[in-house]
Amino acid sequence: MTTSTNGKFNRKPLIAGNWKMNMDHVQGITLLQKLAWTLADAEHDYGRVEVAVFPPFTDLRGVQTLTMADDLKVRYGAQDLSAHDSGAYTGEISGQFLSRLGCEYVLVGHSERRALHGESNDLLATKVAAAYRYSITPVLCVGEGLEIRQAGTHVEYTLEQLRGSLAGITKEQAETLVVAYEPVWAIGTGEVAGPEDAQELCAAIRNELSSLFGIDVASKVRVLYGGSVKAGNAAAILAQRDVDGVLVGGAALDAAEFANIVRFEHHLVTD
Ligand SMILES: O=C[C@H](O)COP(=O)(O)O
Repeated sequence: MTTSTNGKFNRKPLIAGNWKMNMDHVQGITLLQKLAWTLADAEHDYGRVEVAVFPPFTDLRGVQTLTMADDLKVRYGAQDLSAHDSGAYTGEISGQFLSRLGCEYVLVGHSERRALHGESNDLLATKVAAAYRYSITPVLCVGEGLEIRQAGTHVEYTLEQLRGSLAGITKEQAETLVVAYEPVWAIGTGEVAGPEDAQELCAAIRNELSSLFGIDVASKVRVLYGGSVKAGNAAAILAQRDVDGVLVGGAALDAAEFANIVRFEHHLVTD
């Protein structure tokens, strides 16, 4: 039997904001403070809906200091990590450093890393393993480009990314995983996948995890949708049975807009 956390979901929704290469360390603190104040004013219940932000590396120390000083309930993570623990890897950031900075999550395999930095599924599997070595929860990103979508092979393509990027992880690790389905054609374009498209892929990912690792499909594994999510479309996407949260880019840079996404339950049409 699963525990219902909010009446509509068996898994606690996660609303995650990826700031990408925006917000220097001063701007980042201001944005986080605004977000925390907005959610406090709205009496947001973090026990029902989890909130996490993914600032640039250079913001993380400030985010940690603010979070500890003000006892914020917003979680945070990094946008990438090295597959290595330490050594001659100029420019890379170890999971150990992220753990010391209080990161609970790390994005792995965002499409911008895959496309702009040539990150392969094989490399990403080593990054997932690195995250687990330091008890950081990976948020593994998968999703197809426009050509694959138009060819109609998006489900198989996305599941192949999933299998390749998770090679070698254990069932216990898989049970704590977060996966973000982000169709590349919907990222930063204003083109949002329809709620049914999001549901189709999130369900396929959950079923694949179930057969790969023998995990109960209704387990704690959370599958998010990402791609042009805004306050105006979030509720319909999050109402889908297998969508456990959203990974937000552009709209996460505006505290009021992001807070409205976090408060999506207030826009849900009740059954
Ligand atoms: O990580 C976030 C995704 O890339 C979505 O970005 P977007 O909301 O700006 O489309």
